[in-house]
Amino acid sequence: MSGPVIRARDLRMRYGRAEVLRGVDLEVGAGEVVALLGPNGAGKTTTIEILEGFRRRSSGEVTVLGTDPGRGGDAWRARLGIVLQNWQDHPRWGVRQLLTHIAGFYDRPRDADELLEVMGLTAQAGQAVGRLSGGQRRRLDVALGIVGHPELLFLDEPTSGFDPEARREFHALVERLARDEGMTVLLTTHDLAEAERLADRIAILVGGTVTVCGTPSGLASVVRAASEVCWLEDGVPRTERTSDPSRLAFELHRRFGGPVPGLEVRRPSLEQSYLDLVAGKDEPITGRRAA
Ligand SMILES: Nc1ncnc2c1ncn2[C@@H]1O[C@H](COP(=O)(O)OP(=O)(O)OP(=O)(O)O)[C@@H](O)[C@H]1O
Repeated sequence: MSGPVIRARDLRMRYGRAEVLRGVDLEVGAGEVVALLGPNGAGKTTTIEILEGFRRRSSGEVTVLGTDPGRGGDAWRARLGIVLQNWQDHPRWGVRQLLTHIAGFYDRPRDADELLEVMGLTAQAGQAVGRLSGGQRRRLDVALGIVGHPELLFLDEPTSGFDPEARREFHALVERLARDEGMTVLLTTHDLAEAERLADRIAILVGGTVTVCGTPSGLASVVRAASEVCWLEDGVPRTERTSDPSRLAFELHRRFGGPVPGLEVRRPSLEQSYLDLVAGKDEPITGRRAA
């Protein structure tokens, strides 16, 4: 298809008197992996549910695979893969039984056993869904989301409850789906490292709008918080926060007439920068775009 796979313009959502989304703009191109980040309650799930057609928006223009999600029919829905948070249905079904059953709704499903193998669930194939561990349950959720060969995959906090190995395998799987199958992926996560690893672009939702959107490296330069420059002055530790640490270091060097005692520059991690960005923000910031 031509044009973006997801396009939202001035998307707004109100629950009663609370306006959760205050004009979200978002575009996701074919084959892109985009991570939606934001603090608890920012509206990530709400946004994803609107895009999936599960929730009616208050206003704004939205198209997903060229269709308004509010009007998407079965054929449109079959092109989406959806991994929700906390899917708790079918506890008595067997793992393979449930996957095969759901696969039956699609025209060209993946092979259930191959998928169980990929998701590391072969040993649990005959087990009841309700007896899986949290991480195994989550892996089954992902398997259910991709069994129908979707063009567009929505992943709402897909790796919560995964152990480090399952997380690594899942990351490799998403990379494979995007690279080899050209699948478009929109995921929400609280894990900045996960977003950096998987996403072509990261969108940060805070104050009801997408405050910053860009490549992980572009984002790092836009969001990067102030560095700390530390040194000793007459034996007393001094610290100054600055966005231009080399300039301050140069000035100190000139002032001291040579090497600065105890000079140290501490650059914040991307995670610290992100936390600084979202801390206490309930009003949208505008005009910030990363490359
Ligand atoms: N059905 C609903 N009725 C009323 N308020 C709701 C409803 N669903 C969500 N909210 C509120 O909307 C806000 C956004 O919720 P949402 O679940 O979209 O945020 P989120 O970014 O996904 O959060 P989290 O990171 O905690 O999953 C929250 O304040 C939440 O309480």
